Amino acid sequence: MKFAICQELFVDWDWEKQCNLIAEIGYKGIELAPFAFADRPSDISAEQRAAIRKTAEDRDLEIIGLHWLLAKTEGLHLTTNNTEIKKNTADYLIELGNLCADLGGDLMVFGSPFQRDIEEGMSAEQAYENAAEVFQNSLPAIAERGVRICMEPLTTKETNFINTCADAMKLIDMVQADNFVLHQDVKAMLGAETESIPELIQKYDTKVGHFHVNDSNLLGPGMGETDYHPIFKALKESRYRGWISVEVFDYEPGAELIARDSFRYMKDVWESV
Ligand SMILES: O=C(O)C(=O)CO
Repeated sequence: MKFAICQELFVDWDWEKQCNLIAEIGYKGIELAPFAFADRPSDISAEQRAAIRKTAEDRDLEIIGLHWLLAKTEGLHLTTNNTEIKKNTADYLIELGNLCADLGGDLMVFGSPFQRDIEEGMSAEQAYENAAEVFQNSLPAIAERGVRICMEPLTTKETNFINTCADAMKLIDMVQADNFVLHQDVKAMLGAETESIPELIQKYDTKVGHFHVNDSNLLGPGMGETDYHPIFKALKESRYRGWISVEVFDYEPGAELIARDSFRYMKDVWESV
């Protein structure tokens, strides 16, 4: 199995130092949060993109893609009725698709809870239609760069739009684009689903494009109460062939400890199931 890690927990480490440690631990992939590099993707020049990619590849690391796509942006929104904002959001996703491809990645996780919340008074149906429009206007250009968007269900604590895999599949079926697939995240599945995680892995195994591991305490796999044995067993038995990527939200124990402990736990569990 290919293990990756989302790099934003390394907050003020320079890129080379991040890549050195991540490679040394044994990860093969890195997932980037664009805000960790620049305010806007267009601020990252072609030379900078090539240098970021080379630093990773020189250490045998693949930049697998981007997440936190709209985090820390202003004036962008997925489910709004506002025509201009919808257009700007679609254009921004295309810019991110170009960044992702230039870095060698082929996936982008659409989580961005704040920028997808349904506005007061809007029906869920309208929100789905607005979101479908944004994706329909961005996914073809993103596909031309060989990148797909993975739609991430999130807990009701984080957002009121798309809380379950079934919700995400509803949008995916509306959009009808080959490069729009499901994302599964352990913390999110612990929060809003009625079925168990192994059941959800099995049920959606042909739809899933990417998989995040973490725990409801916001730390890495093995650092909370969740037993990953049934989760990894289900992934092993499923048709999932993508990355397993560590994504944490509490950086308190320190980036290095989180990265090391998560990797060690994942490797042990993966080998034992
Ligand atoms: O990508 C996002 O926006 C998240 O929620 C973290 O995956």
